[in-house]
Amino acid sequence: MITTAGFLFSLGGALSGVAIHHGLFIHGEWHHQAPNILRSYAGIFGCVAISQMFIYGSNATSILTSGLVVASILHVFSLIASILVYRGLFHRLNNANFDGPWWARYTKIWQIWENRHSKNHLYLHKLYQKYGDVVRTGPAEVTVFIPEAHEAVGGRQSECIKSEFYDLLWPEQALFAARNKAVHAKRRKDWQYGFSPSAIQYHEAKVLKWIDELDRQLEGKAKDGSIVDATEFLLWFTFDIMGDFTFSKSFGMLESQKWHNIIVKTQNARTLLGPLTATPWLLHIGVKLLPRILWVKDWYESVEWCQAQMEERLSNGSQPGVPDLTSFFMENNKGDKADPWLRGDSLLAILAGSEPTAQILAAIFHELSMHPKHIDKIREELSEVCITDFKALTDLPHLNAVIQEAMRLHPNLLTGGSRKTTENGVTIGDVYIPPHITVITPHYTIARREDCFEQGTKFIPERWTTKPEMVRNPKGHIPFSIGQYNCIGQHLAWRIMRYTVARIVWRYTFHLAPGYDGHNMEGDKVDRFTAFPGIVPLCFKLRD
Ligand code: HEM
Repeated sequence: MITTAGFLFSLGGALSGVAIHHGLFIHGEWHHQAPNILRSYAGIFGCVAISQMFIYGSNATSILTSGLVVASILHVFSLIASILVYRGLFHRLNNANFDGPWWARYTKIWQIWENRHSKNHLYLHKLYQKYGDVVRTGPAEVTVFIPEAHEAVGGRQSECIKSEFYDLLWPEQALFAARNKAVHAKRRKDWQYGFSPSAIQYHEAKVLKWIDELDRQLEGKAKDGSIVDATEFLLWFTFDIMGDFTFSKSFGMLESQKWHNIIVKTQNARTLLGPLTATPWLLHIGVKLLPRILWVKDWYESVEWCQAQMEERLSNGSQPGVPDLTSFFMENNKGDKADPWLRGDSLLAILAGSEPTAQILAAIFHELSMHPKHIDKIREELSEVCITDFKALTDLPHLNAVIQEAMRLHPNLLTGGSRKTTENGVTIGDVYIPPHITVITPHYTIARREDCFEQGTKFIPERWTTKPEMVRNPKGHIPFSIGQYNCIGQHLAWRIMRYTVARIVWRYTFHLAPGYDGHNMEGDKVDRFTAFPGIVPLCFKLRD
């Protein structure tokens, strides 16, 4: 028999769930508050449980049927029910009638399961094959495979902002994580000093020094005939460059032929991004509530390490022989160690510059080993020039076409780079996407579309030189992204890639190691916001 008080408690609990959904959670963004919300609920429910145990002792039935406990349970149920009903029947995206898996309109939690092996690019590709150009992939998310979507959501004219995912460092600040366009533009100006043409000249000297080191190590391997995992070698190489470029302190991995402890930790930490990129709120819960466990611990240690390096670099203040990125930041903020941007930006400089460049270089050597005729063509071009003459390398059609084609077929952002519409929504071709919707534009699938690139799944560098008709819609290929948030390091990246490919192709012959058929690089590739390739085991031999 329910008492009046019991009835009122139950009603209050149920109504409060609906009220908090419609009065609060439905408005604005809550993903970075997810840990606080969870903590608050746990705190309140803990207090309710303790108070009832105090009143009813060990009588479990009385505790569970007490007014406050029932009200709390009903609150949670009605909150969840209200969310599901709203999403199922009234969400602004429902009117657009985009096709997609049935669960997508209710939750993105199931995508974590689909992405448990960090293959979001393959999963979204399957959805494209099943549903077509526009797929609803979340309650407030669509995935658009139309090439023009890149420009519509990311171009200079676009009103769209970066999606919630970019708050992953919150409350830390970093250029990459600045979602407010004005704030981003201001910080980007500070970075721009470090990438001016004169600054790039300084960085180039360092790049050439590290290419010498790469060459020296490869020569050793070539002489003793050992197998080189190009992916690993190139990651060591680019992380060493980026340490030197950022703090004038390399990680020493190429020389020691060993992973630096902190780089292993950054790699571990990014394992979380594979399954959780699609659910930023869960990412925040994981990072904030489990700060000292497993990969999350590695994440904090990586951030702290970078911060310590930056502080050390700012403390000794002296200008290194060749200016590094910190020198350029110091010129702007007068070496203020308390500058909140430095912490996030130091990590960003190292990660953003190293992995993408290594990933593309690994893809290039994978493709060259699978298609050796391109090695011959590049060598033919190189026979006419000096391999350290950047201007000359820039003019070599086939060398540049090979790099361009590797970036197309093996993009660094496979599915990452999502944007969010503002109050005006966005129109892509004849598709209108309503306000405040996350838009994913998977580079992996778009760059392979047949209507963008003939034989789009094949490695054909000639499409960038002698067979331009094989490029049907160049809008499908934006390796460095476009608009305000595009890659600030792209000129540096081109230098690193041209010099490295030229040097190795000129000095060595190489082929896939016996026992490997070349499937590892693509087959074991994971999508952790950026692509992380599988191994590329190669045998090198010095050329005569
Ligand atoms: C082949 C190598 C590279 C590729 C393919 C690449 C690609 C990209 C892409 C696609 C973005 C946009 C990311 C987004 O929208 O979420 C980006 C941003 C960025 N990249 Fe690169 N990148 C490369 C090399 C580099 C290098 C060498 C640096 C030097 C430090 C660098 C620094 C950055 C930074 C700082 C950003 C954030 C820019 C901003 O938010 O304003 N990248 N990169």
